[in-house]
Amino acid sequence: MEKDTSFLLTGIKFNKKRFAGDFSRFKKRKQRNDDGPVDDLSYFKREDTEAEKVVASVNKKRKRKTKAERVEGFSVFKGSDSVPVVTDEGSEQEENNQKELNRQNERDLRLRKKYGIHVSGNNVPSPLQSFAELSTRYGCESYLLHNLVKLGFKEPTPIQRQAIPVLLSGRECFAKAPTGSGKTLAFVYPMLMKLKQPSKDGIRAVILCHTRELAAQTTRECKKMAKGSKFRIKLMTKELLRNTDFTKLPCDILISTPRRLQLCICKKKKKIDLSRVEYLVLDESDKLFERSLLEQTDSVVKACSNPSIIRSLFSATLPGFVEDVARTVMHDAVRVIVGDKNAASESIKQKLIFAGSEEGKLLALRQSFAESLNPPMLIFVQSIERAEELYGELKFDSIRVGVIHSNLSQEQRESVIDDFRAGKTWVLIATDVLGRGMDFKGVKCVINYDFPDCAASYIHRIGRSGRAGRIGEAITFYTEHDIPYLRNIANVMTASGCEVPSWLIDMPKKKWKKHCPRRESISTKPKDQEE
Ligand SMILES: Nc1ncnc2c1ncn2[C@@H]1O[C@H](COP(=O)(O)OP(=O)(O)OP(=O)(O)O)[C@@H](O)[C@H]1O
Repeated sequence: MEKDTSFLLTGIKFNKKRFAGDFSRFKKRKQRNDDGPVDDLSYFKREDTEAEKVVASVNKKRKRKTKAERVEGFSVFKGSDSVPVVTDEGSEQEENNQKELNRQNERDLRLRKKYGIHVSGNNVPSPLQSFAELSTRYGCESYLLHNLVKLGFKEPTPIQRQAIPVLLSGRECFAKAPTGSGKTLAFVYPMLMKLKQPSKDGIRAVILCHTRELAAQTTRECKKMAKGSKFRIKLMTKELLRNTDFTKLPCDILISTPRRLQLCICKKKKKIDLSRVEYLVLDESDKLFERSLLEQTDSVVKACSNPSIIRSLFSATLPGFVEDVARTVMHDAVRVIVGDKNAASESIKQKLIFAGSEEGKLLALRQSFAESLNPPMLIFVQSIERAEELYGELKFDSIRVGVIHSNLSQEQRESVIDDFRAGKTWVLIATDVLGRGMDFKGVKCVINYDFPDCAASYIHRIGRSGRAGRIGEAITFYTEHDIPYLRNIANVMTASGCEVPSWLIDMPKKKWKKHCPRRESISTKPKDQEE
């Protein structure tokens, strides 16, 4: 790490040149639209109107006007949905355009309200009514629409409706949307659309993920979405890190953890050049900004020094400190929030179970398996040691159990994940290493064997079930140790639309800072037989 102060914490001066490119990009876009829509559009609901074309042209003017007026600095909270008045007295055309613009704004508001989308920022682009608009409004390549069809996606999710147009219009974005609501596509699609085609100019896009597992999953998803193109999409693996001359790496899109990318940046020879990166995504951004990853994330953000870069932050939780960091780093960003800020996904049924003691938890778990085992299932514990202990207890029960934590080798971790995805493992015991971002499609139930250490961790853990609108179930065991923090979970439950008993709501609030109490070891052996 270089000696100068943290980039993320001090902010950056931006080169105004970045705006000069906008007009020419608009021109190119228009030409692409003239090529006509792609064959796939009939698959999507098409709701474009002539009026929207007028609006697009007004927006174009409006955009030019406001860009010229804009001052340097982060202005996410300024002027929310306000529309600058375009006055040109005597011009009937302008007046009609203004009326159409107002109608469009009303349509945008209605659409946002319908999908629970809240935005702040200057001149926020209209949300998508359908995927068809990717072609009609933005001239999306037909292979990308074919890929949506192949993936079976018919309608954009709320976050996709709003974040995609924001990013396509060249704006930086920080977004919060529930777990399992398609944030990956919301940042990958505009990235593929903006990069247009492969180039030999070096790395043009970087996606940072907090774990190797998530980086591997995002690489796979990205490749699926880019199928049919020649983009070179690379995952930063241990081998790549060790054996690559990064000055010669053929790569358009690089996906990595901050740690590995920082090592490439700090290499003495053949180090990586990120100065041409046009597009940087910080997925699970609040995690990336936590103390343990901040320095590494910081060096990556700093190394991506292209003044025209578009950065975006995505997560299912957006604490105040992330907004503060975003304020220092991003320029004229749009903030997109889907749903309630402190809520979990509404498709998850959440339950709290008082287990009394550690022994009580194991009994309750076995009892619930005996009543109904509904695999695949994830069980979260608070430490590596406890993950191994619980695995030791359950491995002889006939429930095909696996365990994953950060003390396993990369190969072991990959094999555990593969077995779980393939259905060879029914119940996977995990530490928080799997708590965020992982998309195991069929997970029906998550058990918090150990109470989570903070509200964000609760929201992400239980969000491994109930993905893409499916129904999920989350059971959280608590003991005497955890009672002071129950109220915090109750708040999340209420915000997510779950029924919560009134005694829970009446409990006093307690500031929840990394609640990780010492717990008795997980064992059914009598105490005198323990080693
Ligand atoms: N438009 C869509 N229609 C249907 N399914 C979709 C759509 N977009 C994404 N999905 C699916 O939804 C699931 C969840 O997507 P994704 O992993 O991107 O969620 P996420 O919001 O990033 O969740 P998390 O916060 O847990 O990381 C994936 O299986 C993905 O394939």
